[in-house]
Amino acid sequence: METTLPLPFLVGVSVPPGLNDIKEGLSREEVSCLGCVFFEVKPQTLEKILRFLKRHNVEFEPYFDVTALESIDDIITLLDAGARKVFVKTEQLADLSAYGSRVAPIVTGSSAALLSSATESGLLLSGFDQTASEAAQFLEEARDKKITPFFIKPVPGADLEQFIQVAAKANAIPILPSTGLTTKKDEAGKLAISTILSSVWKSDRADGLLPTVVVDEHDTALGLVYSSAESVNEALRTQTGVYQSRKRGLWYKGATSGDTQELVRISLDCDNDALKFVVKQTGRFCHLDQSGCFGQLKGLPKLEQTLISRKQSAPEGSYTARLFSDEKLVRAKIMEEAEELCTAQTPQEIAFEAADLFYFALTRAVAAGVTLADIERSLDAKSWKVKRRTGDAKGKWAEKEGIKPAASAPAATSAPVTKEAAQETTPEKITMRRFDASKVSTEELDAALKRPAQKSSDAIYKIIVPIIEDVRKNGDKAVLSYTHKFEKATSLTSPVLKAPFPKELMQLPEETIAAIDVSFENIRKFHAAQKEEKPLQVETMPGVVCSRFSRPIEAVGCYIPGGTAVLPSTALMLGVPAMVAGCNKIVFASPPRADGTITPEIVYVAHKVGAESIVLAGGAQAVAAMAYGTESITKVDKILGPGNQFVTAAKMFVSNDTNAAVGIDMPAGPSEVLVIADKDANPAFVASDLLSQAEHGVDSQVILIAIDLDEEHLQAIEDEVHRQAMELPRVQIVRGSIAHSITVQVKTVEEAMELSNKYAPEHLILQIKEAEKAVDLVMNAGSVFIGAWTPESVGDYSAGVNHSLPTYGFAKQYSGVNLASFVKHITSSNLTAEGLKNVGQAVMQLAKVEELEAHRRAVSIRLEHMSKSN
Ligand SMILES: NC(=O)c1ccc[n+]([C@@H]2O[C@H](COP(=O)([O-])OP(=O)(O)OC[C@H]3O[C@@H](n4cnc5c(N)ncnc54)[C@H](O)[C@@H]3O)[C@@H](O)[C@H]2O)c1
Ligand SMILES: N[C@H](CO)Cc1c[nH]c[nH+]1
Ligand SMILES: [Zn+2]
Repeated sequence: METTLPLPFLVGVSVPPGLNDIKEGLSREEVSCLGCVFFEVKPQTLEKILRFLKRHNVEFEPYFDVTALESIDDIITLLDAGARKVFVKTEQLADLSAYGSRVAPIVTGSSAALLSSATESGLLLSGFDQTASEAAQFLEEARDKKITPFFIKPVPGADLEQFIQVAAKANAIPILPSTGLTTKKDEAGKLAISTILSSVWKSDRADGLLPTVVVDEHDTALGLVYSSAESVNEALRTQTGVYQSRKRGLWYKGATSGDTQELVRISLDCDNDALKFVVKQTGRFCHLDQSGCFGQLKGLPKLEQTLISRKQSAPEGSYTARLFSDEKLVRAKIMEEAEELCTAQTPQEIAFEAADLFYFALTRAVAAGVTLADIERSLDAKSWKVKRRTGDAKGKWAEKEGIKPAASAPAATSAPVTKEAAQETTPEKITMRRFDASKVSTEELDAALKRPAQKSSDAIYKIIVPIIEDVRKNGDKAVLSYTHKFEKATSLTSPVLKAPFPKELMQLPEETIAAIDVSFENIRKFHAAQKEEKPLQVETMPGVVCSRFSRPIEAVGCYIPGGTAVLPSTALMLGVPAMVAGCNKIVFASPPRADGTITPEIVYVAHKVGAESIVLAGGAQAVAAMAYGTESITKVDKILGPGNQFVTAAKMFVSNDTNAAVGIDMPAGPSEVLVIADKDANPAFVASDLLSQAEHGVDSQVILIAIDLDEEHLQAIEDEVHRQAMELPRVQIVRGSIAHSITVQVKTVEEAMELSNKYAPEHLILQIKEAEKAVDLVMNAGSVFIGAWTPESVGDYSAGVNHSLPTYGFAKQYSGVNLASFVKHITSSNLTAEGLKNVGQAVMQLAKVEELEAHRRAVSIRLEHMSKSN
């Protein structure tokens, strides 16, 4: 749902909203009259902001910069609470794509980087923290590239007047700090709101006045008046109806008649040539005996007016007086009318009964001091919710009507409305497209099985290479600056936390400690068992002994993602095998939270595996710091771990730089799963496995291969997918990933395995009869989960196998992380004189063929020596 801004700018309020505590700049009431307000949300202020939204959502249309929030769930909660728009980091966009234009990317920094990222994503773009000249350049370049610019926000201290002009030229919306604005006439160093408005409005009158429509809170027109910059100033300052009389100058409405107005909101129309004042009118607006210049109120506003006046003056003992004082009577009337509405048949009957119901409902509201405007605002606020209630009728009402809670009742959607509307509109079913392998061409099937596209590596490289170069040259200082920028952890002064880690940084609930300990032990056992007992030794010829032995990689860097979700389980999957392998230095890296701290679960795991440090950084800067080392960050020999496109590209880049001398594990991208199910498979289990990977991110893909399933069984699985998905908090992400996920129908296990091997999934789940037997047919997969009792999530956390696995089909050539990932193998040869005699001729002959005489002589010289001494 898109909003039209009431005014062509947003007011930014920098204090956490109480909101009485807007101490500097405009007052809360003044901001409220302007309609929209912009806040920066920090993890520490999130709770407070949610409380604020509960109380003031009706007063303000809130816009939020949420780039400091790590959790996508927190952002969704803000949307659900009524945020009109959230400005997010570009990498958070994918996970929030289901919320359409209510989610907008912002980018800070240079125009070039900013614009290339917008060109890539094809999105609207907002440039934040720019000077007026930077904004002008950005908007101009955007126009050249045919990118629609959106919001622009000045750096603190920028010239606001200049900024507004720049924005107006390009139809961008400036976000102006409240501290730089005033509603007073001349306040030194501040810009009057009326000046901003009069600079954008266009009057076609000789006197420059602007036609102003005055409406009540239900948008009923009361009359037409005129405004000047001065009258708007006065109206905002006093929060009353003040206009410009064409004959008598400033006109304070009601000053003589007593029919005053409280100003609720001002707005400009779509082409900036008319103003609208929303007011609470005392008495009447018109000089004639009618509420407004266009006549009397009608419909519900009229009923409300009548009820309010009756409440004030109904004679004691009258029916109306009884209605206002007897709650039981009103309740009974509401029930009675509701029942009659339900049994009404014809449109006329329904209109008649609905009117009765509205009458008693409004009586109940007026009796409680609730206005029609309050009810309308509540309706509007509901329309901004994103998490839908099930719409089921409650307890006794459901029982009365014999309604069972719908198994597939809607639980969440991007466009929920009222409870009633929720019952009416069923959200689109979350379902995977079906393909019958015997009926589609191989090309068609291959196309459907294609993983969602990734950004081109060129575009990503353009972003990460300058970061890597900067870290290489400027070390700690550069790392810190990127952490300040990307993680908004501006208070952080050191980019690394060295062991021993303070106890207070790993305070965790007992049950979390117990869960980590169980998982740690299972992962340790499984990886310890991968240790080679003793070196491999083979006597290839008599006297020729070849060996191979392993040694731990001295220093390893374990990257633990922390952008959209914090994954302490990844810390276990990398840290434990590194510890078992005996790596001397284990360095963790993970993006810190905005307050500069690392999630305590990760610190606890770092402590358990004996990590020497935690690099408090993410992305390309963390990878570069570990690859090259800095003043305080240890250089490592190998970097392992999954991450987003920036992390993966940075790993590839440093591993190609011979100066870095650093290895990497593999490309591990968005999670995926392929489930093979036959007639034995429980539909609920199959659906749960598909959804467990679908919830990772909208880039995830899940595939079901159904072996000889009839329509009823397929339908049961599809119903389960929808039903379970609708209950998930991350349902919107699931919607995104399921959109590019498919079911393929085949006839036999062999066919299923052939398809699976071709796809090479990260996770393969076998929910088929005699699943173990099918393992022999697995040629390409990251990790296999066998039988009905083995959900994939056991592998993600606690079974013991590793969850850092190749995705994107790389399971054809890469293994997942395992003990061998943390060691290198060294071979040795050991020959006796007899051995050299046995193999020497072959060596000399091949050296001769390659014309490498020194090689040949290294053997012949020894053989001659032997024959001389015999
Ligand atoms: N295959 C596996 O084994 C596996 C396991 C766990 C997670 N994953 C995947 O890892 C990924 C984690 O990604 P994430 O984003 O949550 O965390 P992340 O830690 O990988 O990335 C966050 C970092 O990206 C950098 N960044 C963000 N925007 C940037 C920009 N515009 N320019 C330059 N750098 C920028 C920042 O430095 C930030 O710290 C997900 O795709 C998840 O599915 C895969
Ligand atoms: N399934 C992911 C790897 O593809 C790992 C993970 C971490 N937490 C939950 N799951
Ligand atoms: Zn997972």
